[in-house]
Amino acid sequence: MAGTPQARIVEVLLRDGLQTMVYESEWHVPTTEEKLELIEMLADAGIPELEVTGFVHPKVIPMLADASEVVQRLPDRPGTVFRALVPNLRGAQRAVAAGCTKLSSLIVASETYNKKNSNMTLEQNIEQIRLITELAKAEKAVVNVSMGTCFLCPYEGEMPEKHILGLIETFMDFGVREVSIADSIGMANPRMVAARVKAITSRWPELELGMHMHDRTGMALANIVAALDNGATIFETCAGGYGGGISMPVSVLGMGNVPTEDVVNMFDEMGVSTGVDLDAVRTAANRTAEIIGLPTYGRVSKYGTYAEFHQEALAHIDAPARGNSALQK
Ligand SMILES: CC(C)(COP(=O)([O-])OP(=O)([O-])OC[C@H]1O[C@@H](n2cnc3c(N)ncnc32)[C@H](O)[C@@H]1OP(=O)([O-])[O-])[C@@H](O)C(=O)NCCC(=O)NCCSC(=O)C[C@@](C)(O)CC(=O)[O-]
Repeated sequence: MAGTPQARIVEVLLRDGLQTMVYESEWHVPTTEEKLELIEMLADAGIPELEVTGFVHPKVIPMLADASEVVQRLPDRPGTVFRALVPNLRGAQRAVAAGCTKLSSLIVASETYNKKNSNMTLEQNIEQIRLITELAKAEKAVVNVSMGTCFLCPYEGEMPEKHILGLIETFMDFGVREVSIADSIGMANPRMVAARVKAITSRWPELELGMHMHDRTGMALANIVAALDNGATIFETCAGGYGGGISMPVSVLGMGNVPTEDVVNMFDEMGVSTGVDLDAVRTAANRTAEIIGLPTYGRVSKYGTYAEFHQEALAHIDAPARGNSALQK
């Protein structure tokens, strides 16, 4: 696709998409070879940035225990950024030792949720992010912050804007210039998202703001448009729409991340350039489904694009609609 991408897609299948398998034992966890195959397919689809793993405690998320090997064996794609989630300094040290050059540091804005997620208070987690940024400066790595529950927390209710802005200010003081805010439970609404994004982008125009939307109540695409219209530029998505948090199973959490293919299709239809090849992403999502043994959630995988549906409809143009044929009897 020509032109400078207006929306940057960050693919999180290989980290967020796999982590909920801690609960879903009937899924097949991709082997390292299979992960590398998917990474290659997604990079070749033109996705500019992929979160390929997480340097978390291997006992907490065993699906990511091969993090170092995945990073060491990444395909040679000079135009693609490969990053890894790092929940603490230990994780960042492991990531850098494996050769990772972009570290996605983790925090959840809700004190209660953060403790469940990473066994740290917010204060302890903020200190870990400060240490990660220091390490990154020394190692010439880039750091972004991925922040959960920036809208609604299942335990603490609506997260106050002041609290979210205060956290972002702290990260800016550490030198971070990219922050992704998550609707971890997929229940925020477009007006809420628009107001929060505007509050952030109007205060820090220099910040690259990312959105990490889940889709429990089907509002993720609307939330993404609300965010785009208010200055967000990065959209974290998951081929096939898998994933979710580790603090509760998918059966409780509902649908996982917003599917990459649905977001790319929506942006294509809206004339927003992403540089991503939709067909190639659909192929990668289908291959993921085949590997893990669970159909994709992507609507565009099921129903096709408008152009495809239009062709199909033309083939039926002369067939009487059911209601009319009943009238003719
Ligand atoms: C954060 C920890 C590590 C704390 O785990 P902990 O047990 O509290 O860690 P600790 O600092 O007390 O250390 C205990 C032992 O673990 C080791 N250790 C310590 N850290 C590491 C590490 N990184 N890798 C490997 N080993 C580690 C450490 O070295 C020590 O070993 P020992 O000295 O006893 O032999 C753990 O709770 C953890 O791994 N949590 C996973 C967090 C996570 O990834 N959650 C899911 C992703 S969050 C998410 O999805 C949100 C997001 C971003 O997608 C947006 C959204 O939708 O909300």
